[in-house]
Amino acid sequence: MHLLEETLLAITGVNEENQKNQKEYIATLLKTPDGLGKLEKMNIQLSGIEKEYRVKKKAVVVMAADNGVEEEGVSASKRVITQYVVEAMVAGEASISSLCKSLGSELFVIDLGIDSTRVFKGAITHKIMPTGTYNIRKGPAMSREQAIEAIEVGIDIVRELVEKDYNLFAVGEMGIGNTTTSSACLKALTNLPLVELVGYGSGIDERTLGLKIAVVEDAVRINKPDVNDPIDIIQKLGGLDIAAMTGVYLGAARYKVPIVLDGLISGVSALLAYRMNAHARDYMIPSHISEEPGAKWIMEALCFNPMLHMNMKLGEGSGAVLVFPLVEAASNLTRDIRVYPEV
Ligand SMILES: Cc1cc2ncn([C@H]3O[C@H](COP(=O)(O)O)[C@@H](O)[C@H]3O)c2cc1C
Ligand SMILES: O=C(O)c1cccnc1
Repeated sequence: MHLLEETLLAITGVNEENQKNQKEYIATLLKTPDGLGKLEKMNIQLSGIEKEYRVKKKAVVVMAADNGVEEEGVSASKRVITQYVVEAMVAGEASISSLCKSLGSELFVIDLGIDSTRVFKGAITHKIMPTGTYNIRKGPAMSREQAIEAIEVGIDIVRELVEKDYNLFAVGEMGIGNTTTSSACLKALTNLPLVELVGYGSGIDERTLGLKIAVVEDAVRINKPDVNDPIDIIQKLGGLDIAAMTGVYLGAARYKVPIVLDGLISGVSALLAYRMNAHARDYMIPSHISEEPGAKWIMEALCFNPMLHMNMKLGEGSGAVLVFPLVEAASNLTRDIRVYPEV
């Protein structure tokens, strides 16, 4: 059996009995009812994932790959920027590296198809397409086999890291053009009007936004994805990064560890994972709301209420990692707070 198939069968929901007991216990603590709001909800969620959950090691997993659709001029940046940023990430000099350093997280960067023959020292190489995906305006991004292979890379990295005691994950990406691929996937997933889903990405102007909308429209029309088959959506409209991040969410659910969502692209992968197995959502924690318009609809579709409003629009996992201290605080609540005395 394929690793993906096996994983989808192995995913189960969280322990509802533990959650019920935890909820009752929180109600006995010396504080106002629901006084700690979302922290209490998170504490209950974590207790369903693992009875005495405590953060051990934290990992941000960044999936990096180039996107064929970049040749349509949909990004403010050239495709070579993918390699420059990945190089900075592994050197500890990218935005996500700085945030990981501040927040005590390890960063793992995976090259699934950066358009370069270079080996990025410090990154994990899992090249599925050596120059990145094909242009989705002209046909499918990749084959179904390649989509599955990329998803399985994501599942596998979680397995490897869980074996090394990592038990809090965030997932991010790097790949010029990936706000176009993720908007196309989101169109297939939601069928909302494109003006609600396509945004300025890494900083395009108004005229390019019009082109980007037309490209997404063409990509969906030409590829005709089966909207009920997330793998078909990924294969035709996605990127290798989107596929691999979907696998990370599935892996987190399979190995029962919490995983924090980031912005638009990471959110699209979360929605794809949820559509493959609804229990995957039980292990997800929202973080911030990206400025990309599609992010709002992802949160709606997943019934998530993000915690942070930071005006961020970067990706890389930069919004997700900011929530790690909140997860740690939430996990410790019932260990530390005194119960209400009899009065
Ligand atoms: C220097 C730089 C660093 C980045 N870090 C993340 N992204 C983000 O921007 C890209 C998506 O935007 P678009 O679809 O418009 O190309 C992705 O690589 C995403 O990770 C960056 C983009 C740039 C330019
Ligand atoms: O929300 C995101 O993930 C995002 C937004 C802009 C550029 N890159 C990523």
